[in-house]
Amino acid sequence: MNRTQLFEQIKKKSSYLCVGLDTDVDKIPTHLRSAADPVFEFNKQIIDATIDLCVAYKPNIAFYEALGPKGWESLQKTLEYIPKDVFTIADAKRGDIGNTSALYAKAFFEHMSFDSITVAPYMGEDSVKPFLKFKNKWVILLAHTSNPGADDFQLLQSTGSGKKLYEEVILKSQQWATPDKLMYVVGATQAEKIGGIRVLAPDHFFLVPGIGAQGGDLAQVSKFGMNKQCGLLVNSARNIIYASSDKDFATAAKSEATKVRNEMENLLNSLL
Ligand SMILES: O=c1ccn([C@@H]2O[C@H](COP(=O)(O)O)[C@@H](O)[C@H]2O)c(=O)[nH]1
Repeated sequence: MNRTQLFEQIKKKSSYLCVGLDTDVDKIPTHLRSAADPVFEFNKQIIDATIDLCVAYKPNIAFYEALGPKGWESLQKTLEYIPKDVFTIADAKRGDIGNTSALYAKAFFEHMSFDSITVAPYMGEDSVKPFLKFKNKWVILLAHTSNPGADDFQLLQSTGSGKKLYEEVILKSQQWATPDKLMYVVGATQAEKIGGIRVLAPDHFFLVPGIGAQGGDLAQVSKFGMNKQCGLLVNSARNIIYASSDKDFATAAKSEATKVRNEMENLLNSLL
């Protein structure tokens, strides 16, 4: 999916919600556990319940990898079930020496047909570039993450430029790709930093995890992070997909996603 198509979806649905498919077998309602593929069955019902409310789905690959070959099968089936006009993110946080990254890219972009993959920038240009070679596929580079440990390395200041490591990541990586292929992960938990990041990357989309279960504030994130084309995909996983642990889980997920989407509609109207 290209940038224009993504923005069209945001306008059409008045939403920049990304639903995180972090499907934990231990949290799947008991009545689904006897299904042939409980993970896929759960995801299918979550997708059916939220498809009109979001513009992206982000399966976190760890939840599928942890189940071995069956998990990969559930992931593939889930990806095939998601309509093609909805953006898909493999939250895999990959990145390695060039020939290895090329194979990660092949796995997620060719074998599976994800629109994008999250990539760790730590190993530098040659580790990121293989992911950028695919037409209409996106790299979502970790910049300033939402977790407490983000400060350990990402805030380190370069003695030369005086910039923080996450700022260097954002500035340097803009030499590798245009905003048509490159997004940044920016956590919602330190919303006040997002304004500064927007100055460094005015045209790029940000994938923003950390609202809901991690306590980030959607209004703050949007105020500081939105650009003229919205420029935001805000992710919520646990708060939506585990809104209920019972038979009504899909209805409860829809109701949570509706709340977020309605707030997004208001924010789009007031900020764009
Ligand atoms: O900085 C980051 C990068 C990735 N994540 C991922 O997003 C979701 C958040 O899930 P919630 O349940 O909405 O908290 C999860 O897959 C993380 O691995 C992140 O949280 N922060």
